[in-house]
Amino acid sequence: MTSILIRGRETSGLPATATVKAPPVTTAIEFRDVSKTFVTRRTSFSALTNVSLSIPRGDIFGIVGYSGAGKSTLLRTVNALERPTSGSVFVNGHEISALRGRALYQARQRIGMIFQQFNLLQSRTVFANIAYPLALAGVAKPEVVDRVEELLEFVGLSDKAFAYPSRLSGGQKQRVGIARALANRPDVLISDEATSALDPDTTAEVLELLKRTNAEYGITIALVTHEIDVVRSIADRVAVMERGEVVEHGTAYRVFSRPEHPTTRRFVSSVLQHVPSDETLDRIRRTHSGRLVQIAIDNPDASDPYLSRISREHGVDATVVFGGVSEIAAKLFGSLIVELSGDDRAVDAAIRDLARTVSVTEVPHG
Ligand SMILES: Nc1ncnc2c1ncn2[C@@H]1O[C@H](COP(=O)(O)OP(=O)(O)OP(=O)(O)O)[C@@H](O)[C@H]1O
Repeated sequence: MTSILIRGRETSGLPATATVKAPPVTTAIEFRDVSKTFVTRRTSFSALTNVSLSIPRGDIFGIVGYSGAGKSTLLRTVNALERPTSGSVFVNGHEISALRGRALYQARQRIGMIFQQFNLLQSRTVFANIAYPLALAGVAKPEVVDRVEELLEFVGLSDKAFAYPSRLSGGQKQRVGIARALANRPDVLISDEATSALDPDTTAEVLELLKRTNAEYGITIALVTHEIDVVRSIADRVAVMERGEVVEHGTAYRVFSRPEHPTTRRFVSSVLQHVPSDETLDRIRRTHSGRLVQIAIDNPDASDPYLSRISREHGVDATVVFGGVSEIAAKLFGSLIVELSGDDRAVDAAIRDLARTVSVTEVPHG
């Protein structure tokens, strides 16, 4: 691991010259023991408590949680719109939370941001909105024109270059927001509820554009959302926040298919109906007299036709009586409830056989 030397570090109380270990080059964003307390005249409120998290380069990383969990506060530390009360935030190896002045300005140019309310300049055309950050960075006019045209084509708005934001749909406004965020060729894009004001079809289009941004430009995307469906459809990895803390994180597939923390389980079960409710389970028990087993579909690559095989080899009838399959990060997962009917010992043998291929649990009749 390399070290970087930071001079004039003002925020942590360390001496003016300190040696801080930089994250590995494979890490785009690292939150290191980040806490944030908002102090008002009467009270102080702890919005983040000791958050440590690494976001790999090239990832699409989702930060989810209920309202007030601290998601936006955490995201806003990435471009130093918010500064940690303690701890550090590294972006591309630079400790952004310690930068000031010109160094901060330059670091921010490598970080694009998109917002729920788009934040476009209403009195300027689409072209001028996208050109704005380039002009601020002092890019020469002919180069600005080329870059804006390239971005308009990338986001599919070449025909709207001279329209004003008020004439655009929500999805088109967010496309302009994305083009503007990409203008200075950032390495990192942060997105704060960028699809929350959009309908489901438009949300899907914008998410598709974000996927393309990640795939074609290799940009790391960190996105905050309370819509678990958004994360489910595009995130490689996910962190779940509650009351200022990260309570669980991992690959999107693992977190959604095998959630460990109660908050994650609550979140997941509200969206993915692959596990029957207690009422449904009661109904299944009443209407099916055979033995019931629950089979987890958590190995999307499994190709063994296990139901027809155990049925044939053990002489039992296997009937699917409930099932739900979802897609996470382009992989399937879910669960089935299967009724096994036949001789009791044959059913026992069939269950033992099934357990060699899939994760299986018997559902007692009550
Ligand atoms: N500038 C501020 N001053 C005081 N409190 C703040 C400030 N910004 C955020 N908070 C508080 O910090 C907590 C976390 O807010 P944050 O916006 O990060 O949560 P969130 O998970 O993004 O939720 P939401 O989706 O509702 O925005 C909230 O209780 C909020 O009221």
